[in-house]
Amino acid sequence: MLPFLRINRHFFVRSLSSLSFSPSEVRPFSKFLIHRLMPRSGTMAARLSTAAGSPKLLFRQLFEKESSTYTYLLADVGHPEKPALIVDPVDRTVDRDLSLVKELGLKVIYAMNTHVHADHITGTGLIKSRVSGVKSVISTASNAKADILVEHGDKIYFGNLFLEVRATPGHTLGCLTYVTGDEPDQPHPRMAFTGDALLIRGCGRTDFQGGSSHKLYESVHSQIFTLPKDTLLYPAHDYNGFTVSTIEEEMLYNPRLSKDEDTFKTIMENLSLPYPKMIDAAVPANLVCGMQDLPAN
Ligand SMILES: N[C@@H](CCC(=O)N[C@@H](CSS)C(=O)NCC(=O)O)C(=O)O
Repeated sequence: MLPFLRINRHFFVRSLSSLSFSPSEVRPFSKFLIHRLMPRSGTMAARLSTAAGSPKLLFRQLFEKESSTYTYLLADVGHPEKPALIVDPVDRTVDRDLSLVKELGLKVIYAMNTHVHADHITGTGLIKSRVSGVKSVISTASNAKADILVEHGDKIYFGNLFLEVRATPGHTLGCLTYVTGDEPDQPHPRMAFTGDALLIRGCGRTDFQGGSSHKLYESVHSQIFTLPKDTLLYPAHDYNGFTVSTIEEEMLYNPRLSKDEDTFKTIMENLSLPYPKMIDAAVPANLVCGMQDLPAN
């Protein structure tokens, strides 16, 4: 059975492995205090060490060509343990991704998904089976099983860097956008990992898995287009060879989301896309974060 942990709301997950403390000692916004990973029972479950020093982002965009999926590797290489996370890994490219992780001397702590994908099987389960201690992360709203279920407003720390969780439903009910932190020691410009909510000059379809063009329009306009205009946009897919965009570019040139909501809805109703070839295998597998054929670790 998977250990269900969740990242505690409103606290920074930044733990000191060498210190002990009680929950009442947790001081949010302290440079050296915690982040608590709490199981549903409410007792302390996991602590990750932190270190003084400046965070330094290592960032890699990795492509899986059969599903045109982007996987993102982020690490704090300013931290002695080089803690890393992987966003939207694909099962077919886990070997490649883990070779890179090994070469770079990174320690993967989280394998995260922006949502329950319908077109490929997540690599999360394989990563967990090959690297001890890795925790799977997905949204509570996805109704999927994972080690850590996150919600809007949570912060996910890796070393002294963090990702902010923004709920961006519409492509699926549980879609998230992960955004790099808004603090002076965090990367500038900010980076938004939008999953399938916002694609470069496009967006995720809204015709299955609880999709709603109304919700997607709201999500993008309230949670993504409100980010600083120079924020770099990294989607989960690109079918046209693009790799990155910015919020400003998409606000101006996105042929769907730069329009008013009624026009957007009409566009989405007329996409006429065939269902993804792998949908029947991918959705059930991704609802358990790729752990369907694997022992939980
Ligand atoms: N042909 C592909 C699936 C293509 C597809 O439907 N992509 C999705 C994201 S993955 S569920 C999508 O939202 N596309 C939006 C668009 O405008 O293309 C396959 O068979 O896997």
